[in-house]
Amino acid sequence: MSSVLRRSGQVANLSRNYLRITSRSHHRPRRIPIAPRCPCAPQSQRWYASVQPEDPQPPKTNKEAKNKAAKDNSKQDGENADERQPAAEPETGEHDAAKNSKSNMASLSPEEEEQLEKIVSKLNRGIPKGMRKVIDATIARMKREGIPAELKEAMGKVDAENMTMGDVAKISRLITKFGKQRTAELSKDIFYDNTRKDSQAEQKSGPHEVGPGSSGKQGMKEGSSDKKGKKEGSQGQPEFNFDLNTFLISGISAYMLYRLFMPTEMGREITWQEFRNTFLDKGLVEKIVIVNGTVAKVHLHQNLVAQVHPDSPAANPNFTYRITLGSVEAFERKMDEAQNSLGIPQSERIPIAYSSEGAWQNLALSFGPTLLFVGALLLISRRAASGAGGGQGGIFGMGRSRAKKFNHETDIKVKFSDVAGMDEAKVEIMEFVSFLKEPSRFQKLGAKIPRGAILSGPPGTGKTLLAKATAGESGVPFFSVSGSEFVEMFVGVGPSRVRDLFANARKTTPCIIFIDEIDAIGKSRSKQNFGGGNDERESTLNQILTEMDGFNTSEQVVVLAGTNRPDVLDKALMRPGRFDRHIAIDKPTLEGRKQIFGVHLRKIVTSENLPYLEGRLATLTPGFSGADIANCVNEAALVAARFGADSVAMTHFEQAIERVIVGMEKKSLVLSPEEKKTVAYHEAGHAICGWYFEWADPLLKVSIIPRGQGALGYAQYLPNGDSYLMNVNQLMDRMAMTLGGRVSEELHFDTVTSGASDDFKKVTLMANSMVTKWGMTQKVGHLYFEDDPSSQLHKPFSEETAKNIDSEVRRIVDEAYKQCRDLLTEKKREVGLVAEELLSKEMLVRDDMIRLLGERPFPDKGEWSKYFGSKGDREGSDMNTPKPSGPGKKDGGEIGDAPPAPGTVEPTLFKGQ
Ligand SMILES: Nc1ncnc2c1ncn2[C@@H]1O[C@H](COP(=O)(O)OP(=O)(O)OP(=O)(O)O)[C@@H](O)[C@H]1O
Repeated sequence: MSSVLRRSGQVANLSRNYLRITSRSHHRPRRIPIAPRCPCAPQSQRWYASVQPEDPQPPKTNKEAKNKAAKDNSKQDGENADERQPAAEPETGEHDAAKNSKSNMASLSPEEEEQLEKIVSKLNRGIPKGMRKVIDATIARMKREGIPAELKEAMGKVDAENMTMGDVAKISRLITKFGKQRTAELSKDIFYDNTRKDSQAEQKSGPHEVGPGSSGKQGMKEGSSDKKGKKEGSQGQPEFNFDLNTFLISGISAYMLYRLFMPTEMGREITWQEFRNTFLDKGLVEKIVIVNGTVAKVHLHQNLVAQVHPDSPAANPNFTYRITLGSVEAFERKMDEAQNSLGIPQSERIPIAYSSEGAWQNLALSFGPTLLFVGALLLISRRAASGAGGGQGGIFGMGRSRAKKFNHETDIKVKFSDVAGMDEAKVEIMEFVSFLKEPSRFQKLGAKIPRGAILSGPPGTGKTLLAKATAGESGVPFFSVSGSEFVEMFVGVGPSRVRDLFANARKTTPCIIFIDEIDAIGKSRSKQNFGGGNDERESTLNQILTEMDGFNTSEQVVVLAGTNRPDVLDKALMRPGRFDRHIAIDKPTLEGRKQIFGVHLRKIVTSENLPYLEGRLATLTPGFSGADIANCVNEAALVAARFGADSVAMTHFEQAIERVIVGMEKKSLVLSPEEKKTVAYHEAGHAICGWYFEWADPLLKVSIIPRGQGALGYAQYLPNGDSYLMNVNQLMDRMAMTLGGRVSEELHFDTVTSGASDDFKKVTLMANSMVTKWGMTQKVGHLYFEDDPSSQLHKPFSEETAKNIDSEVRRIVDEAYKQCRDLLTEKKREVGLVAEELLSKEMLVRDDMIRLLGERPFPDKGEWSKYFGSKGDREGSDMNTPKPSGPGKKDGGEIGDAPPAPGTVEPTLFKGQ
């Protein structure tokens, strides 16, 4: 009923707007007069709303609306006056119509359909498209099912071209009525419509399409609510996912908030006198509740209090006054006395009740934290105890071994052929393989098989790889664990993990256990911390020793361990019967590097001649470990990919090596022309020395492109193969060459720069070693003095020896300086030539030097001439020596990193430096 009233009000409203717009149309010629909106639209939005339909408006409002509509209608011309009635009419008819709708339906002829469409197109003008859809869906349904007879009759009477306001209102009402009866079907029609997307987009612009004034606002509201309805409709029934956690958290938070802002009980502490004077004497007390024998809660007659003290908080039903009691008896006595004195008869005395409220809460509050603390302690100690004792890992698996097990059939693909350049180590470890494969061969001769081996050597030399290959070759499972994984903060966990590891290993014999970085637990016990040492680590080590002792010879468990620091290991680990083999794996030799390059080059695409490539790259990379080589090859492939190459070429490898040695190019670092000139002359000084000193290493490349690791320029030399020994001549030439940068600066500029400090450091170290370690001076003699920082306070030599060392070091450096200065003074022109060429090209290679200076006056030796000789014996390779780059160009495309100090980088280190 009320909705009908409201709708009639809306119809009136719309009619008024319609009239106002059309009547003003001559004032606003550009605005197109719009037709009033169909009142079924606001109705339709409620059909799909997710919220409950609003309560019917109070009849007062509807009446007002009705009156207003009547008032508005009265303003209209006489033509509309006749039509006013139907707009307010369907107050009762709607329900009946719903009931009888089926029987009252009439089918449409094609002409009637056309007529209906015309009328609807009129109705649709000026309303959002979202709403039009509702109307269109209603009309579509009408065409299918027929229309109410009443509507058909009304349609027959109107002229679609010249509809009056009354016609519009009447037809709108009838369409609405029909639509309401078909709510569910309509929602389907509309919201499963494929054109939903379009409709949504247009609904956004809906408010702009509707007319001005109230209908515009209405349109906006309807648009949004229609959208909401649509969203829900497209999802069907809203999903309700029950998540216990969320439920609990929200519940607790809501309860806490509720308790925070809405305390269940408010109250105030009062004294006996206050109680008596304010409440008892005035007869306001209803009853008293004594809680836990300590507090008396005073309950008042709320209605009386509200009358006597309307502003008092006691008028609030949840408010209580409290009196703290000394003793319950005393309180009762006082109450009796007070009521006696007030003359209250026994039958009307104030009742006193007793309760023990909040006992649980109080208990939980007072003992809760303690219980929690004790619980946590118990938990931790249980974890530790189970870790230490059970060997089963305990409830949290603390004591369980963290070793990774690699299955020999599927996981271990590494074979000895993948491990290159360590033939001796392979021979030693091969014995373990034979033992694991055919134990009987050894056992029948009474031989005891070594329990384990320690593989020691610098990082990246292939210790883990060798251990894996051993497992791969012998076809047994492989347990890999790092020493640090035994170390935990809980006492007893380390030994427990060791036990667990060995227990697992015994279950899958034959197998190999590999403990990487064994120094984490196997450090010499005497070298451990002062003051008691580290018991946990010690007991872990002891457990390993015990487990290894416990093996019997038939248990085919081999323990391999890797370390970079064999010197710190406990002697007990190394004794026979435990790790009886000690296999040292050093950085690969030239031949080893070739083989390692061979292994890794197999995996990448290159069209280079492989033997030549391996040899050349191995020559270029003295001091590289296996891991460095693997990295270099991978880096070269990345460089090639960056340049979009089809295969990895020599230049890509050279860039990768350069990058590994001297870091990335620093493109962001731009030197001033003066600085660049200084760097060029500095590097030219080094290059000329390298060219003309017989024992210096041949120059490979000189560059003034700033690179990472603090180099503004660098000169790259290659030693003649792997040099393990150096004589005095070589040392002096090398020192003189190292000083070449500074000397060149002195000869070509008025002042010198800070760029040579790294050169001085190298020279000083070399000279110092010559004096104190290598016995190369007569004055100090054949003595060796350790540069142990701990002996700084107590020098192992006398004052006089110290003076002699100083003077000898100085003499050697001065000699090298003189040697260098003499050469560069003589070759001043050549230095200038090289420096200017460097300034224009930024990088020079050996061929450039030959072009500028002629052939080096000393013959090249060994591998060097094979791979880098100027004639270039390429053994079938079409590669030339590295091509000089054009000015400002660089082969690599790397970006720089740290700000450098000027100086040279000599990447090739010689032994002993
Ligand atoms: N001799 C080698 N032959 C082939 N590849 C090698 C060789 N040595 C090292 N590599 C490469 O270097 C990688 C790292 O080697 P690995 O992990 O075995 O070194 P590591 O000596 O155990 O190092 P760390 O001491 O740091 O543990 C290997 O995966 C492999 O690609």
